[in-house]
Amino acid sequence: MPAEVFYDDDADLSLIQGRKVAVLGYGSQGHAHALSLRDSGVDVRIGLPEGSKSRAKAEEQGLRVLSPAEASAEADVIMILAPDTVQRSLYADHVAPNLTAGKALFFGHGLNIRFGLITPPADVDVCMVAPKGPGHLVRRQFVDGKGVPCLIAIEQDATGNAQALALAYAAGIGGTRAGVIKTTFKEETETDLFGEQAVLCGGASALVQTGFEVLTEAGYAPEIAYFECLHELKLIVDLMYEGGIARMRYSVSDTAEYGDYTRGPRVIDARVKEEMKRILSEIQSGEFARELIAEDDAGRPNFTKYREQGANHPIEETGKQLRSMMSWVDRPITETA
Ligand SMILES: NC(=O)C1=CN([C@@H]2O[C@H](COP(=O)(O)OP(=O)(O)OC[C@H]3O[C@@H](n4cnc5c(N)ncnc54)[C@H](OP(=O)(O)O)[C@@H]3O)[C@@H](O)[C@H]2O)C=CC1
Ligand SMILES: CC[C@](O)(C(C)=O)C(=O)O
Ligand SMILES: [Mg+2]
Ligand SMILES: [Mg+2]
Repeated sequence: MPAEVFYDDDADLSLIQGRKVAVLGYGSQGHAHALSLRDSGVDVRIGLPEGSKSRAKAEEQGLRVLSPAEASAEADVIMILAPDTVQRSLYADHVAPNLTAGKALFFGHGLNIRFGLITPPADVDVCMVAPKGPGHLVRRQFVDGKGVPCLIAIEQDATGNAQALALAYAAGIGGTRAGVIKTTFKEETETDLFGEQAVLCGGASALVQTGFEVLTEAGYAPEIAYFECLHELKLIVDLMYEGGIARMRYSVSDTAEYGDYTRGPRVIDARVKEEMKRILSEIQSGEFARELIAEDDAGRPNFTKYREQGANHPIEETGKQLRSMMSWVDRPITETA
């Protein structure tokens, strides 16, 4: 059954304009939501701990910054946009004591609700508004009068008004300009984790690094290997993004297209598909979430090691040198506010 999709005409912005919104966190998503809601006429305050690096940025951009507990007490819509691993303690220590009946608790990703790390009381609305793009793009599109498609989900509808409120929030960040798709916390969380682990982040990074290693270990120049396995990936993905895999295959040479059909399935073979299914099972059973939280509780010993190993992979040094020759590529993410 196709998903329900909502646009501007389905949303009543005044519902969120009439509420006090707290955005907890001011990173990639937090800054985009807060600034766009403010520009949509919503009464927004930011909740950040004392000593947070993000405090100065939010204040410079004209927003009122309070502690997470103060912001949660003032607001009747509380959007949690702190890192997923921080959310359960942020909720327990600062949000829960201020979450009175009739308020609404919002998320940008469903992990903490789906895996029972946060259990809100039954008398509050629990909603998700999750843009399908990084926060900086969400903000840039809003400023340009456009929007990034969003997902909405309702876990609890205590007031009978949760979906209308979530749609109003999505409208406030530009989502209904592009289209808002209805999902559930379960579907969003499980598919988001699977996508980032097996395909977008984990799968793609391992594919690129392994291709680079095969070429350099065979004696080819790292610069050439970098161009072939990483740099040109963007050009290929851009074609897929614009018109699907078919558009990409239409644009590349017949030689590349024939190699794609005959060699690709040898790389991503039945064994890889079985491994992807195991990864999905670990997500669905909660095994991945338990591992992530245990790793965080232990001070991230493995996470830190993996980060260092990734940063020291030879492809990074080669890339740094090559990108310095391409003035248009190596630029920092700029704030669009
Ligand atoms: N990044 C993305 O594009 C997407 C993210 N999401 C979801 O959005 C949520 C936020 O992710 P993202 O924007 O990437 O996060 P970031 O890591 O970019 O930003 C986190 C923000 O939370 C602040 N913070 C840290 N600890 C606390 C705390 N205890 N209380 C309040 N604020 C705190 C950080 O402040 P400081 O500067 O001090 O560290 C920072 O401002 C997550 O649930 C994520 O899954 C969903 C879709 C896409
Ligand atoms: C793909 C990574 C992501 O799921 C996202 C930007 O959508 C994330 O968790 O950052
Ligand atoms: Mg995602
Ligand atoms: Mg994600």
